[in-house]
Amino acid sequence: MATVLTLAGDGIGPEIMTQAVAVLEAVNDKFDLGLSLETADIGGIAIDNAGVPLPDETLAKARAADAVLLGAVGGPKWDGIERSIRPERGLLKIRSELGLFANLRVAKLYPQLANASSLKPEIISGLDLLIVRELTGGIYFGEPRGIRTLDNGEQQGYNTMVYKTSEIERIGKVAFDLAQVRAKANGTPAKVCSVDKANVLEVTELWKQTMIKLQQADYSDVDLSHMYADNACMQLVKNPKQFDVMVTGNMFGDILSDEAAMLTGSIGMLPSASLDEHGKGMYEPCHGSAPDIAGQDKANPLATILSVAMMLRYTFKHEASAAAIEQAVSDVLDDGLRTGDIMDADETGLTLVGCKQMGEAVLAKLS
Ligand SMILES: NC(=O)C1=CN([C@@H]2O[C@H](COP(=O)(O)OP(=O)(O)OC[C@H]3O[C@@H](n4cnc5c(N)ncnc54)[C@H](O)[C@@H]3O)[C@@H](O)[C@H]2O)C=CC1
Ligand SMILES: CC(C)CC(=O)C(=O)O
Ligand SMILES: [Mg+2]
Repeated sequence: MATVLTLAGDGIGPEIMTQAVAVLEAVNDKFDLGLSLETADIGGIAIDNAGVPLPDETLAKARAADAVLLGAVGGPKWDGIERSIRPERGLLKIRSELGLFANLRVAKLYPQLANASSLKPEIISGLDLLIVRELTGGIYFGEPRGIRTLDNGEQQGYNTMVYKTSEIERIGKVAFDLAQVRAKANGTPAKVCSVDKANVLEVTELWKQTMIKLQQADYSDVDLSHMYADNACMQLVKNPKQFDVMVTGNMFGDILSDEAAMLTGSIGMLPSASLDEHGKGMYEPCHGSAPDIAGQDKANPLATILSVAMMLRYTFKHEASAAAIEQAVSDVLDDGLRTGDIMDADETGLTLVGCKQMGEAVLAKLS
C-alpha cells in the first residue's frame, strides 16, 4: 500500500489541508488507489510541540512515504526565534533531505478567472506557463551565511549563492525534458527560457554557459533563450504568453512564481510539485501561511487541491484521478463559486464562499 504523508503546518495550512485531504480521500475511494494517509508536524507547530521545525520523526515518516502533501509553514509567532530553527528552515531542510531539487510551478489560467487578474484578459487568456525552479541549492542554502559584527562595530548580513555544474545540468534536463513533453502534447515548438543575472553574477554566468552546453549536446530540438531576471519580471507582466517553460535558480524562481501566480488571478490558485531524481515528490501550494487571513475560513484551498492532482499525476502516475480533480475545480468555478482572493466584484453571477465551502463544492463534483 502506498503512503501519503500530510504536513498541514501553520497559519492557513490546517484549513487548506482539511479540504485537500477530503478530496484526496474521495479520489482514493473512487479510483481505488489504495493510498494510506499519515500526518506529522512541520514548521511552527513542530517547534511548539517538539522544539524544532523538522522533527526526526517527521523526516523519517517523509522518507518512508511515497509522497508528501504540505500546507504552509511560518508566521509572526515564530519570527523572533533563533534563526536556524525558524519554521522556514524546516521546509528548506525537508526539501534538501529528500533531494527534491526540481520544483515545478504551473501558472495556468482557468478561463473563468480571466477577470480576476489585474491584467487585461487578452494578455493572459490561454496562459499555461511552467516555471522549473531549482529547489535545493543556490542562495537559500549556500554557506557561509549569517549576520556578523565588523571590526568597526557595524553589523553585516551575508549569504552565498553557489551552483555546481552538476546541479545546473540536472535541473536543466528536467526543464528540457518537460518542454519536449509539452511541445508534443500541445503541437507547439519546444522552448525553454533560462533566467539568470549573468551580467553581474558569476554563479549565473556558469548557469547560462551550462544551459547552452546542455542544449547543444542533447536538446538541439528545443529552442533555448536567455533572459536577465529583472527583465523576466517585467516581461512576465507585459507578455507572459511569450514563455512556455522557464528554468531558473532557487531565489529567482521563488520570486518569478509568485509573480506568475497573479497572472492566474491569485496565489491561491498555484500548485507545485517538488521532485527528486526518482519521481518521489512533495506537493504544496506556492503560497505561504497567510497569517493575515488564518483561522477566518477565507483561504483559497484550490492551490492545495490542485497540488493533490499533481501528486496523483507525477508520483502515482494516475492521470484519471488527477484529471478528475482538475475538472471538479473547473466545474466549481463554472458554478461561480469564488473565495475572496479570486472574487471579481464587477462580475455578476458569482458567489463568495469560504475555504470550507469551496472544498466541499469540489468534493461534491467528484462524487
Ligand atoms: N511554502 C511555505 O510554507 C511558505 C511559507 N511562507 C511563510 O508564510 C508566512 C507569510 O508570508 P507572506 O509573505 O505573507 O506570504 P503568503 O503567501 O503567506 O501571503 C501573501 C498574501 O497572499 C494571500 N494568500 C496567500 N495564500 C492565500 C490563499 N490560499 N488564499 C487567499 N489568499 C492567500 C495572503 O492572505 C497574503 O495577503 C511567512 O512566515 C513566510 O515565511 C511564505 C511562502 C511560502
Ligand atoms: C521558505 C521559503 C523559501 C518558501 C517559499 O517562499 C517558497 O518556496 O516559495
Ligand atoms: Mg515563495
